[in-house]
Amino acid sequence: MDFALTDDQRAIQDAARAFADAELAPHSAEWDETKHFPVDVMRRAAETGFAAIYAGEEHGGMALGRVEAAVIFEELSRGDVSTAAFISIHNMATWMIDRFGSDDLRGRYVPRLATMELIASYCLTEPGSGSDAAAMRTSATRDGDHFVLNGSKAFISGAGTSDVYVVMARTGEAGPKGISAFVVEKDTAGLSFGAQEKKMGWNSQPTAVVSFDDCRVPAANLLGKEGDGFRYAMMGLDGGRLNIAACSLGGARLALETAQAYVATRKQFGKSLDQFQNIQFKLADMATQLEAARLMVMRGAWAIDTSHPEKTKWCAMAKRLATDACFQIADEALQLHGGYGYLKDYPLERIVRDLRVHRILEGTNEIMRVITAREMMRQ
Ligand SMILES: CC(C)(COP(=O)(O)OP(=O)(O)OC[C@H]1O[C@@H](n2cnc3c(N)ncnc32)[C@H](O)[C@@H]1OP(=O)(O)O)[C@@H](O)C(=O)NCCC(=O)NCCSC(=O)C1=CCCCC1
Repeated sequence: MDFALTDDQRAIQDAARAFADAELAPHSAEWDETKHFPVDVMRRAAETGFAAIYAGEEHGGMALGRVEAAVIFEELSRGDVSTAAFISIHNMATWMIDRFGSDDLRGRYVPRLATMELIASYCLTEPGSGSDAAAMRTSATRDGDHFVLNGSKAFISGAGTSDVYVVMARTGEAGPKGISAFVVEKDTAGLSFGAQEKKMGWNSQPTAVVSFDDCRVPAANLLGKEGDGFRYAMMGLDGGRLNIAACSLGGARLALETAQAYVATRKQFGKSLDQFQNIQFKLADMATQLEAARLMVMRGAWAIDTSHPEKTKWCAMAKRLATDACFQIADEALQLHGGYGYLKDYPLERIVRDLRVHRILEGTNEIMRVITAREMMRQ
């Protein structure tokens, strides 16, 4: 067992850190404040390969695995959680097209997704179906060489700006076996977007409802086999959940570093705060929690890369543990700053707001427990 990153992985980590330091961190507060979606900056991230991490090199991807993705998203999110998280969603949608699309679909979309000339969104959740994703009602009815989509998707990151939407819709029977996955282009007639949601965090990316009103999509835009869309969506989420967990690691790491620097200089009762054992114990616990979370994320990533039979369980465990632990680390870092932690002059309140949603999206942490328990009982 080797816990060290390889030289190549270290080089990728350095590149992601350099990009985050130069292009994300300096703007993070402003993008949060102004709700700016930094498409140009994400396109520069794509130049380093971060927009198509898993796609094959023949289509402009980096052909890397989940371990490398976890390394990249921890570094990017240390610069800006919200923007890093959007890049992870773009990667999840791109992976689905690259993994399940026909040669024609892959050739048509993946090279342009790799440069982020095209931006991609993932559309599973509906106003009436969140945790019970297989209860979705959006329908896709075959009509000649098209499918006609009707319904709506909720909480869609990138809605209105993204060019390409990977949409799960019902083509058959009730339940998971009647669901298929499609690529829908933004300018398709019948596709529309709701007002931008006003959110607690994740403010550098837009979120809105996506609606389909007799939206005709070429049958050639079906991903893989009809009826397999739910399985594809879940496989996408196995990796997506890990990347969200990795984004939590980056945010928590910045929070911990900021808190450690603060308590070293802040003096109360005649000495700096880090001279109090109570503060040292807090820092030690935060660092330990962060390490434990990272180990879980890395094992989940390794499990996907090696097609390990327990990968779904380990990804669910890692997402649950890492997003809970990292939120607590960020909250504790805010507490260590006292009243200053509550001010926007410091990054803590933003990190807390950004990390809060990681416990809800890409499957709530309650659903992660459902998946973990089911897999335990199945094995
Ligand atoms: C886990 C869950 C509750 C389970 O569902 P059921 O019981 O209906 O389905 P069940 O009987 O478990 O399964 C059906 C078939 O599917 C296969 N499969 C499942 N997982 C996987 C997997 N991981 N890999 C491969 N196959 C899988 C399963 O084997 C079965 O096929 P089979 O019968 O065996 O032939 C599922 O619904 C879920 O997870 N909800 C959370 C949704 C949820 O996570 N949203 C998040 C939406 S995205 C989001 O929040 C975003 C936010 C920000 C932007 C990006 C997106």
